[in-house]
Amino acid sequence: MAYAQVLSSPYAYASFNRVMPQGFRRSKGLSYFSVNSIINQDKQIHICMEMQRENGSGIKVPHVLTVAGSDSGAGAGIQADIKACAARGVYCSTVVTAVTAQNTVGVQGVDIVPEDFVAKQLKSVLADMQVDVVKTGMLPSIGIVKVLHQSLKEFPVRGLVVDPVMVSTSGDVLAGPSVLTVFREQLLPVADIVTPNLKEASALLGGLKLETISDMHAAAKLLHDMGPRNVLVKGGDLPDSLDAIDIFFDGENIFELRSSRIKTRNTHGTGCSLASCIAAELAKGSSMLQAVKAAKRYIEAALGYSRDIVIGNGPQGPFDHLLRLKRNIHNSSRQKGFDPSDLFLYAVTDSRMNKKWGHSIADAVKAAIEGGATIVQLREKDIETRDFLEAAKSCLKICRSHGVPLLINDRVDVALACDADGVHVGQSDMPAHIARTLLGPEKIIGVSCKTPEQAEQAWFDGADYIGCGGVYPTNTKENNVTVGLDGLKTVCLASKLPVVAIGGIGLSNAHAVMEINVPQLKGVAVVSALFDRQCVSTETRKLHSVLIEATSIVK
Ligand SMILES: Cc1ncc(COP(=O)(O)OP(=O)(O)O)c(N)n1
Ligand SMILES: Cc1nc(C(=O)O)sc1CCOP(=O)(O)O
Ligand SMILES: [Mg+2]
Repeated sequence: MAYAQVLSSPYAYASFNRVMPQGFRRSKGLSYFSVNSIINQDKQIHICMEMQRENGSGIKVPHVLTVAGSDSGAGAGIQADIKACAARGVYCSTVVTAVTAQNTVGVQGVDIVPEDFVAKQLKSVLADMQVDVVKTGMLPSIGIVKVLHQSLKEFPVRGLVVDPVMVSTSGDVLAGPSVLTVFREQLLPVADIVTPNLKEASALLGGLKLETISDMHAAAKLLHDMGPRNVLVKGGDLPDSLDAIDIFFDGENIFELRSSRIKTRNTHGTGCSLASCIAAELAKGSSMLQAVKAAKRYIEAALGYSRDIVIGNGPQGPFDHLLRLKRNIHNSSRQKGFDPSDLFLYAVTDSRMNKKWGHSIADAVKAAIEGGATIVQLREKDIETRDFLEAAKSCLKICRSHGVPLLINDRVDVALACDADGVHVGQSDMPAHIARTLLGPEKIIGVSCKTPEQAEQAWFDGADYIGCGGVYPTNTKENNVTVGLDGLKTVCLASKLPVVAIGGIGLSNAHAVMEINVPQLKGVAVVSALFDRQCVSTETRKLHSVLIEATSIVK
């Protein structure tokens, strides 16, 4: 069997990959394959094809192929692309165009992969692996751009995202001006989107000055004239801008897309990751505008999450694509502070109800704890800040003496001022990732969520738990949307965080709530069934018994 046939057959890829480290720079055709190994591969291929036929069609997963350079520091390039795709739930294969020796200080060396070997890698992947979208990064030679163009003609894909990488974050040149012409002539006309930063857009436009938002509008239109279906001009380097403003042009409409500018040194690889995320969203079936917006939100969340991590000594650190590095550190150090089983009987106060029954906040909290409340939230909507702070301090003393965490509803300032154990925020309150930054890693943060998407965002943002409701209609919160037991179960099953159910829950239905029996659901949060009562401790005790029975916990 000819070499080309071996490579274009399913499953040859795995065997081929094994010889990659040696063959990478020097491989010439068959030199690394013995005749025997080819015959064995041939047999293997046929066995695998038979197995595939017998097993039916299987599950097709969204697939991005990145054609880019390797970054030894793993902040940018191929490594960033793989991580960004993994974070977005998409498979990522790789064609390496160059190997760079690189860290947080800069680029110490570049070794360009010969174009015939880039062509081989392209064929290996494209001929076999059902790629949906190709994303390009560092294309360091004219030959490599031409080879890519030819491969895409031979093996068409659904989408092409072109990130015209020319200069690294540290200012090192990764693709010289000679590549620009072939870029303009061959790649841009077949691109679904091109994503230059200001310097790259300027270079593609022959050195045009880009200093203002209106310059960016003009650049997006001029670049669109070169053939790509969509253009995203990234304004991250725009001076004097509080937001990160990117200009998106689809040939008809122009959009100014804003996200907050995150102050951090850890921005190395944002361009590669943004383009990979766009490619990943396209591979999953998003429209272009949706994909671009999702990618911007993802980068904003990842930069916010990674703003204070320290990797390397240089000025440009990598960020944490998978939002896990800091979380693990926090989780291990915060375990003392937050135990998900604290959500079991979650008492949420209400100033109106306390007034109605003549209870002070502190008395009501004390009674709830005596009745078995395992965590308390002060939800005091109509109270002066100063009074709220005083009440919080008194309640904190009571809670601390019983080992019960005290959270503050909405008011991160009050939580900080009294050193409460944390906050609970809703979808229109302070974003959880900002609350996390303000409160630090040790405090508890809860977020109200009604959908799996909100639950995922809460996890991204570094929350500790989710409050999901309204499970039933409630008079305590105006115009509250009811999600029912089904909605609660859906959020619980999607959530990586522990969940407490809220809304209209009391003695009559707490059992049914706990009966949905999903591991994420840790308890119920209750306002009126505890506090709109004469004897708060008795009502809490009764609810505690119901919950114990429902979860069959033996005291
Ligand atoms: C445990 C718990 N879950 C949900 C909420 C509701 O928070 P939010 O949506 O911010 O509404 P308000 O409570 O602020 O009216 C909560 N407080 N606690
Ligand atoms: C504060 C609150 N949040 C809700 C949500 O759905 O997020 S429902 C709710 C009110 C819960 O009060 P009660 O126990 O009296 O029904
Ligand atoms: Mg709120």
